[in-house]
Amino acid sequence: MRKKVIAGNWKMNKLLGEAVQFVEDTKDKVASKDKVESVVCAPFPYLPTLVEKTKGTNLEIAAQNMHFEESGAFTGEVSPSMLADIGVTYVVLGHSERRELFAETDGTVNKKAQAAFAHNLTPIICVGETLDQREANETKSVVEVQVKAALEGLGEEQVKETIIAYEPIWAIGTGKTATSEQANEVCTHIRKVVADAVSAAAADAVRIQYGGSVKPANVDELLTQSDIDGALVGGASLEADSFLQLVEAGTK
Ligand SMILES: O=C(CO)COP(=O)(O)O
Repeated sequence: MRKKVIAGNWKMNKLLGEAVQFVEDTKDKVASKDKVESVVCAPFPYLPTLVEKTKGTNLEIAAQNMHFEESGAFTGEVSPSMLADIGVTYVVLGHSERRELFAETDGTVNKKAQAAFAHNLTPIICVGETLDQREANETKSVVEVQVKAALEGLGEEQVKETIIAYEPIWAIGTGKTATSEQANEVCTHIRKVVADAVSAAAADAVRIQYGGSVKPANVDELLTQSDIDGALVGGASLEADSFLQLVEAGTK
């Protein structure tokens, strides 16, 4: 059975004191790593402090983005080696907000995925369709293109370690969750895409999260679906209690 991954994506929220308070309130309460992976995706300035505070605990700290280059004239960017150097273990790549607002493309997501593995960072690669694309019945073809492009050139073992987050854009921050059947249907399709593009073994191992208005009230139903292996959660991950409930759901 695939171990569930519950990741809270704080996006551009919290000040340092609030971020520290959150990890103090959760780090000793999240279930053990052999039951569920618990991840907090925090803004860059807080990463060193949060990594330090969570050392030896079951709470992992992720970045929300990175550049694919090692170093150089890229003002304002953060490199994979910088993240690895301070002890970050996961990185979110290709979130729809980065694709929409910051010109992230399938090509840059792929370069970043390769760079993540070169630095032992586990990528959480986001894919998902817009409302227009869903209404035009293009959901499966859109995510198929995104998934294939993101994984291109990765080895089978790397794909097995990858986390894919299916986040329908129309369900992000809107309170509109995809029904668990709708979410699972796309996650099943993603697994088939991985099987065809890489191997059956890779498809069996890759973890696929759902994201988009996940909260304690709907997480159980989503996580019982056959192809949903976790959740990438925005709003409902900002409060410690709510995050802990989501993590708990991941242990079942
Ligand atoms: O974008 C998301 C997580 O990356 C989802 O955000 P919400 O849970 O706030 O809808």
